[in-house]
Amino acid sequence: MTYVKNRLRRTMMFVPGNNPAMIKDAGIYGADSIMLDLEDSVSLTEKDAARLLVYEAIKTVDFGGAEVVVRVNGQDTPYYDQDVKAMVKAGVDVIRLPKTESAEMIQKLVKDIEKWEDEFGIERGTIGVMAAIESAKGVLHAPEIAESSDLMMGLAVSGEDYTADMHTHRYPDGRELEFARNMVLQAARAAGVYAFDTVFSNMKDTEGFYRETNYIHELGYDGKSLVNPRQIEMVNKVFNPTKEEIEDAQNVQNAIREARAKGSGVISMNGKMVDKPVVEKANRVLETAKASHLIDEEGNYLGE
Ligand SMILES: CC(=O)SCCNC(=O)CCNC(=O)[C@H](O)C(C)(C)COP(=O)(O)OP(=O)(O)OC[C@H]1O[C@@H](n2cnc3c(N)ncnc32)[C@H](O)[C@@H]1OP(=O)(O)O
Ligand SMILES: O=C([O-])CC(=O)C(=O)O
Ligand SMILES: [Mg+2]
Repeated sequence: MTYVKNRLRRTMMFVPGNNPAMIKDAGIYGADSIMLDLEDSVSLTEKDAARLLVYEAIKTVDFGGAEVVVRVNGQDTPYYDQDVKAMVKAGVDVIRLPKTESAEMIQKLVKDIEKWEDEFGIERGTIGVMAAIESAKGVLHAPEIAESSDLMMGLAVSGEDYTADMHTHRYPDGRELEFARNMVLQAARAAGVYAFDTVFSNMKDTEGFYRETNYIHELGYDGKSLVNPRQIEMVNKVFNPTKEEIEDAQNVQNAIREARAKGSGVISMNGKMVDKPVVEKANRVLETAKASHLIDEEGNYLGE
């Protein structure tokens, strides 16, 4: 396995690192990224066993082509060093650092990864890193964190710990996360890295989950951290372009091609102006459609 900078990352599903049954089947649900967790879903008494289990799983389990991410324990814990060492040796794709509050924390992680890569004779640069932003300090430092390393894959907002730090709770309308969501997204976009929204933990509230997913998609997020395989389909539904959106994007590309042939950078399509930013957005829709296998290389629709 090797870290790939650009790929589809709509769904990043947490899997508790101490649960062999969930780990074994995690690849069958079609998540873009599987995030094996050594941190908060694992009790203190199971930290060492979980690390060993996740190490073996990375080496032996078929995750069905999903990217494999491991959330290690934080740098202020006695587990962090052993976690990073074991995950480098196992050949994980990406390490997610929880409770990231500064660029230096990511730079330390990268140095630690390099130290173990050298020790195990692994080529440098084959493991990506990502930062979970879970506190006021982390949010305020998000721009430097996003720029802290060439190996930075993305930033994730972590709403549960963040709302605890902010002396609030999570509420259905999400106002308490507004600043963090916008700040993290701006920081990620400015640095050219991915942005992931936080988990939604009320499995019974499917309407609330849809509303939140739709909202963060409209903001411009790339994907969402998930806690349950039942959430994958909904996120894909929201993030995948519809047949109409795909056709519209193809029409935009055709219209601008025609305009450019006539020496113009702007044209009207069904009463709407088509110019460079509209074309950029259309291109992105078609890239996503291709990556999600909704169209083939020639642009033919493959969906149902
Ligand atoms: C704030 C934070 O840090 S959040 C991140 C840490 N938390 C986690 O990692 C929690 C991950 N999620 C879970 O443990 C579970 O989904 C729970 C506890 C939330 C809900 O559990 P359940 O009610 O049993 O889930 P559900 O009934 O939907 O499970 C259906 C199937 O999916 C499996 N499954 C559920 N969640 C996961 C998961 N995250 N990864 C892999 N498989 C899963 C179950 O094992 C079950 O499989 P089976 O049908 O073969 O028995
Ligand atoms: O990253 C997430 O969304 C889960 C998490 O740790 C948090 O919310 O504190
Ligand atoms: Mg957390």
